[in-house]
Amino acid sequence: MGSRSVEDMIEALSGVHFSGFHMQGFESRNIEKPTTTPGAESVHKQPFVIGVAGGAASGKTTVCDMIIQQLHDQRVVLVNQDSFYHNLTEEELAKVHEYNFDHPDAFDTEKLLVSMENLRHDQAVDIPNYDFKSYKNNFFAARRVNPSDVIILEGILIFHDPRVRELMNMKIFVDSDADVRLARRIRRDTVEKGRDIGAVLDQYSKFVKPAFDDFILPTKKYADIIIPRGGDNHVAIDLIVQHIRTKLGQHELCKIYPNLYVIQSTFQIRGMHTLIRDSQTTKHDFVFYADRLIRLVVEHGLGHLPFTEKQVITPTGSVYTGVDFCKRLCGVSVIRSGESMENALRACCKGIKIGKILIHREGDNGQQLIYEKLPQDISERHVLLLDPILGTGNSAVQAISLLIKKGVPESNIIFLNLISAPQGVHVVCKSFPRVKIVTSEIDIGLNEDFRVVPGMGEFGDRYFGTDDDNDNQQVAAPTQSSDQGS
Ligand SMILES: Nc1ncnc2c1ncn2[C@@H]1O[C@H](COP(=O)(O)OP(=O)(O)O)[C@@H](O)[C@H]1O
Ligand SMILES: Nc1ccn([C@@H]2O[C@H](COP(=O)(O)O)[C@@H](O)[C@H]2O)c(=O)n1
Ligand SMILES: [Mg+2]
Repeated sequence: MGSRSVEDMIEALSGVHFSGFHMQGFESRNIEKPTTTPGAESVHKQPFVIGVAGGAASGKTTVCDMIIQQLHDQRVVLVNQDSFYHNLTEEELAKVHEYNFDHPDAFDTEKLLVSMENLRHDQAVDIPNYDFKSYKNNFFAARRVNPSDVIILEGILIFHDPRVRELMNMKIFVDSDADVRLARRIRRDTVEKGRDIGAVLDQYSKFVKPAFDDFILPTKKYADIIIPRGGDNHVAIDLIVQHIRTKLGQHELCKIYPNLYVIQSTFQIRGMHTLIRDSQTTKHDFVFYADRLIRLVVEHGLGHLPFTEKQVITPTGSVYTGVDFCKRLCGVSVIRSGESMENALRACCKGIKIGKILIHREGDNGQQLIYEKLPQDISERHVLLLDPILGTGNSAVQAISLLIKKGVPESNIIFLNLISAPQGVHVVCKSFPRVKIVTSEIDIGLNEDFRVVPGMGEFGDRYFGTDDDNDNQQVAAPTQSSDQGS
């Protein structure tokens, strides 16, 4: 390590201020928002935001309560859109039966956005308590909501404003029949709110039903998940909770970039990484374990390709409904280390075409495209871009830009690598938000030579046996591969 600290170098590279950064354990909650570099985004830990919309009395609150209950080992907070109802003027209060509580203008969305922004930046907020009986939002009896791992935003029109939708990592629409909603509403408004049934029905036909048709139902299309039967649908709620748990267990960067996929770590995967990162590992073992890891990443990447349903007849004469692989695909390896991934791709995709790109590094940041040989019809194919290490992201940007220039849609590119540095992830994900990155581990950062740390050294040299120390390593190395029996 030279005279500059790793923190300094990473700051200089990414414009992000890394405060309390420790080599031993990369804790992204220690990383602060940049104060000097405009436009630079922080690696601040972002909460997982779930939006829950649906008609009034569809079961939104019930579903949220069930999710919160099941996520008992996570810090979860519920923010209700009701808390952002505008307070009524004296005049509106006097004619409250003519007030439309189901119109988007009934809510102070600006205030909701400010509260969400604060929560997302680790600041506690006071959320007013809405009283349905007095029609008042009581700021004095506000509820203190602390920053959490999961924020659930619930309300009839929570998908209406695109700025609010943007905040959400997952959108759920609770879909209950209109008659069920009306029946529940009558019971709730008469029993809990002490309202007169005639007034409830009037409000329903005058405001609630038209607003559902005009403003709420049209937002159903934004939902990632639609839950029929609300809280009765235990299967849907279990699946949602499972998904949230998986997301929370992932690397922090996955919460920021939905196009980043880190394959789930197991002891096998950690073990293989331990071997290929060990400077004493022989070339033979390095290749063996790198190949195993590459195969996993390739298989995972293929899982992101589109597929079509296909039915076949089994030898028992039965119908099996399966899927057909996407056939319009090709690989593109970044010479030289990307070529190490070609065999795994060929082993998974029989006869796949593989193009090549050579990018020459000039100094620290300059990259120059030297050579390209790509399939003629590449623009009609899904492309698996192969490069085992994502460091600064400069050559990845060059390679992806070339593919896009050749007519490949951004969303048709899957970038496969073994190890990524956060800096490279930021650069690629920000420049190409529709390119998917599939990686097996995310490292701490880059050193003064812009090499990934802890990393594994020059991948190409170690894989192809062109590193200087190779002969010595052959002698000194342990023999883990035979211990594994594989
Ligand atoms: N699956 C269900 N079965 C019976 N009653 C339900 C069910 N889900 C919700 N309710 C009741 O219906 C009313 C509305 O449910 P709630 O979850 O508050 O809906 P929302 O938040 O969408 O208005 C509540 O009184 C609740 O107790
Ligand atoms: N003072 C108020 C405010 C709102 N409403 C109704 O509440 C419904 C939204 O709440 P949910 O829990 O059902 O999502 C909405 O339909 C409003 O009409 C009200 O009756 N009185
Ligand atoms: Mg509710």
